[in-house]
Parts: sequence; C-alpha cells; structure tokens
Amino acid sequence: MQKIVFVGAGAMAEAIIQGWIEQEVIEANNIYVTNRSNFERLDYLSTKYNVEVLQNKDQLIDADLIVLVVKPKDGKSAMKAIKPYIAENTPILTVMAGIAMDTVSDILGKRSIARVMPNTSATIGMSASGIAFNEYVTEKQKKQFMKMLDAIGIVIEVEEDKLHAVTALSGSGPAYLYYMMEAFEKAGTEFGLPKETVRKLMVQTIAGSAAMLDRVKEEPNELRRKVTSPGGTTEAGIRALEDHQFSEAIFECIKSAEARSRELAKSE
Ligand SMILES: NC(=O)C1=CN([C@@H]2O[C@H](COP(=O)(O)OP(=O)(O)OC[C@H]3O[C@@H](n4cnc5c(N)ncnc54)[C@H](O)[C@@H]3O)[C@@H](O)[C@H]2O)C=CC1
Ligand SMILES: O=C(O)[C@@H]1CCC=N1
Repeated sequence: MQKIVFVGAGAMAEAIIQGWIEQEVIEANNIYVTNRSNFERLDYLSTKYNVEVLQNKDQLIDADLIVLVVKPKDGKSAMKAIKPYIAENTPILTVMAGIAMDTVSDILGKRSIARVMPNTSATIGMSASGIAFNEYVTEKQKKQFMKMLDAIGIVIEVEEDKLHAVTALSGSGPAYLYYMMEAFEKAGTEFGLPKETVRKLMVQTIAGSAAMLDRVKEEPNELRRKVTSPGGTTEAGIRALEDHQFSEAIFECIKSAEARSRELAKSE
C-alpha cells in the first residue's frame, strides 16, 4: 500500500504505526497522520517515526486505506469531516471501540470495512486483536487486513457482535494485568523484597506461564495442579483467592466491560 491515512493520532494510532514500521509491514513514508487540532502531536509522530503529516483533506482522495482511530465519541464528527474528500472505494479500517460497521457505512457509504479491536501491546508487535469484516470486503482484502494485523501480534476473525467480548477480554486486558502487577508489587514489597526484584520475578512468571499455556497444550487447571502440592504454599494461596471470590471478580470484570462496550455502541 502506497498511502495509508490515520485519522486520529493518539495512543492507539501510535501503537499501530510503531508496530507496522518496526515489523516492516508498511514503510514510514507511506503512512500519513492527521487529527483534529493537535499539531504538536503530529510533529512528534513525524519526527519520531518519519511518517508524513496530511497537509490538507484533499490529500485523502488517493488513499489506499483510511484508518479511523479517534475516540468513539468523536467518531461521527471525524467521519463526517472526511466524507466529502474520500474516494468512493477506499477501504476503511476502524479501530474505534463500540462503533458498528453499519454506522461507518451509513456515514461514509457502502464500501469495504474492517473493524478491529487490538490492544496497546501492538507497540511491541504483541497485540491480541479481534477483527470483523463487512460484506464488501473481498477475499484478497481480507488476506491483506489479516496480514497487517498479524504483523502487530495475533489476529482472530470473529462475528462483529462478538467484538464486545473481545474488547472486554483482550482490548482492555492489558490494563487488568497491569492492575494485577500493581497488586503483586504492593504485596511483594510488604514482604520485604525490593520493587525491582518483585517486578523481574513476576514479569518472568507471567511470561513463562503464558508461554507454557501456549506451548504445552495442557488445560490451565492441569498446569495449576502441577504447581499445587497437597498441603503446600500454592494450596494456601489459592484458598485465599477462593475466599476472596477471585473467579467471581474476574467474571464480573468481563461482564461489566462487555456491557459497557454494548452501552457505548448504543450511545454512539
Ligand atoms: N487505548 C487502547 O488500549 C485501545 C483503544 N482503542 C480504540 O482506539 C481509539 C483511539 O483511542 P486512543 O488512541 O487511546 O485515544 P486518544 O485520545 O489517545 O487519541 C484520539 C486521537 O483522535 C484525534 N481526534 C479527535 N477527534 C478527531 C476528529 N474529528 N478528526 C480527526 N482526529 C480526531 C485526537 O486529536 C487524538 O489524536 C478509540 O476509539 C479506542 O476505543 C482500541 C483498542 C485498544
Ligand atoms: O477502555 C476503552 O474503552 C478502550 C477499549 C479497549 C481498550 N481501551
């Protein structure tokens, strides 16, 4: 692709841009960025990544792909603002949480639309993304979209309605794990370890456990059983988690995030 225009230049746009450039999927000079008014931010991106800044909306006409990556509440106004300038067939990749592809095509017209829910680990090529396509996306385009998202991590196709669940799990997921990390660091330091030691131990523990789950093909409860000696430390720890309704808390976490995603979709 010769020209990809990012409409919206915030945290998620940067994560994807950095991922694409570092993984050598798209060349920096084929990426154009624009936002509503924050020119300093555009300067920062063009200096840091060598991407182009869209000088005026007339430059949208020959875009090969437009990536919509503004906050959901700004989605409609951002789409209305570009509508008069974009070609009839330019495909759209929307990264906006909770805005349906039908809403995008109501404003921008019937065309190929892919809707993706990545996460911020795209920055280091480790996003877990869910993607859905509308009926105008050809097989060739689908392959191209999958390849682009695959380059910043893994990508799994789902029905559009299931993107609410994907958002709740892997879209927001990094925040839950960072929150858990904060709790480990608080607990570990209470018990006398330096924060950096706790960080190193737990980062490796989390990475190792995730890699085991991925590679050894055993169920989580089986892997858990292998750690848990009868009458030992793990059993005591797990019992405390059960006493504090850990599973229920996780269930409520995903339920609340999924419901919020649906709510946002209705209000947009
Ligand atoms: N941060 C995350 O972990 C994830 C975010 N998302 C989605 O990505 C989207 C962007 O999120 P962030 O990058 O975190 O937000 P952000 O607030 O960091 O960036 C939003 C950008 O949109 C620009 N903008 C606002 N109105 C505009 C308009 N009318 N025209 C052009 N540009 C406009 C702003 O200037 C800013 O550059 C959201 O819809 C969010 O739901 C999706 C997955 C994960
Ligand atoms: O919190 C949010 O609404 C967005 C969607 C997934 C991650 N951040």
